[in-house]
Amino acid sequence: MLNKYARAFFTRVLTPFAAFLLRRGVSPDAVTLVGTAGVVAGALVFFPRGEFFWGTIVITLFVFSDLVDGNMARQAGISSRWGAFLDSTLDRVADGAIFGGFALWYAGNGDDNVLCAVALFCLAAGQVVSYTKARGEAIGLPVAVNGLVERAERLVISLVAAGLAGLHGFGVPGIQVLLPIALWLVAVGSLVTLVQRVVTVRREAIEADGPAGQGAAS
Ligand SMILES: CCCCCCCC/C=C\CCCCCCCC(=O)OC[C@H](COP(=O)(O)OP(=O)(O)OC[C@H]1O[C@@H](n2ccc(N)nc2=O)[C@H](O)[C@@H]1O)OC(=O)CCCCCCC/C=C\CCCCCCCC
Ligand SMILES: O=P([O-])([O-])O[C@@H]1[C@@H](O)[C@H](O)[C@@H](O)[C@H](O)[C@@H]1O
Ligand SMILES: [Mg+2]
Ligand SMILES: [Mg+2]
Repeated sequence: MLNKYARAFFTRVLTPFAAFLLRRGVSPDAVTLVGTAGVVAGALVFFPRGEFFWGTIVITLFVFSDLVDGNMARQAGISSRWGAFLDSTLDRVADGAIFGGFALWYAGNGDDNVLCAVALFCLAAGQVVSYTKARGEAIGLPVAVNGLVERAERLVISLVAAGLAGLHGFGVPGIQVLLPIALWLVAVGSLVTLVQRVVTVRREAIEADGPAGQGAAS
């Protein structure tokens, strides 16, 4: 949904900054790499210690690099298969660090086995959701449904909640409950999205293979 409705807005807002970086000789790949490093550092330095406010601030500063790198590549006319591969692969690394950071907190001082499991489920489900699309496209299918909760939704829901939950450390009472709510939402949403994509790929595969393919499969 965000990919569909918010991308145009962020493209407009970030285009001048992307152009500035290009003029300074910065490459899209460098933005992809530095952005990922910043997200990973923010997530793994702050989240396992329960410092959700500062962790979210650092991650937010770097996570928009994922919109800037592609914008730069398109402006410069140098979009490439390598760039697409690097971008998607490092997205998986960043997502692993964010949800891994939450899991480490709940496995440690956050002391909640259920929420640790939910965070791990978000991590694994997010990776599998992305894989369904990558694998479906790799076998030549359109995978025409993105589903309910794409990466942008997973990040916005969990990071807004983490940032607000972090305000508990500044004396705001009760607000830390937002993070567990967000993790449950992302977990359920990712599961729904996974089912949506699997059903879509199955339908598209059967249509593409025809009766012969169905026979071969059985
Ligand atoms: C009170 C608190 C209120 C807070 C409100 C906050 C509201 C939320 C704020 C922001 C929402 C942002 C949503 C943005 C969604 C945009 C949708 C979108 O586009 O998603 C996908 C993208 C990028 O995808 P991708 O990488 O595939 O696209 P690219 O454009 O990069 O193109 C890829 C192609 O480019 C080529 N290429 C790329 C790289 C390269 N090196 N070479 C290349 O050639 C190649 O062809 C590729 O194929 O974006 C994302 O997924 C990122 C989502 C960002 C999510 C932001 C989360 C921040 C959220 C909240 C922070 C709030 C902090 C609150 C703190 C509160 C404290 C009190
Ligand atoms: O598939 P998903 O994780 O919901 O969403 C994402 C896509 O929208 C994006 O275009 C791609 O660059 C990411 O790596 C990721 O795959
Ligand atoms: Mg990107
Ligand atoms: Mg990306």
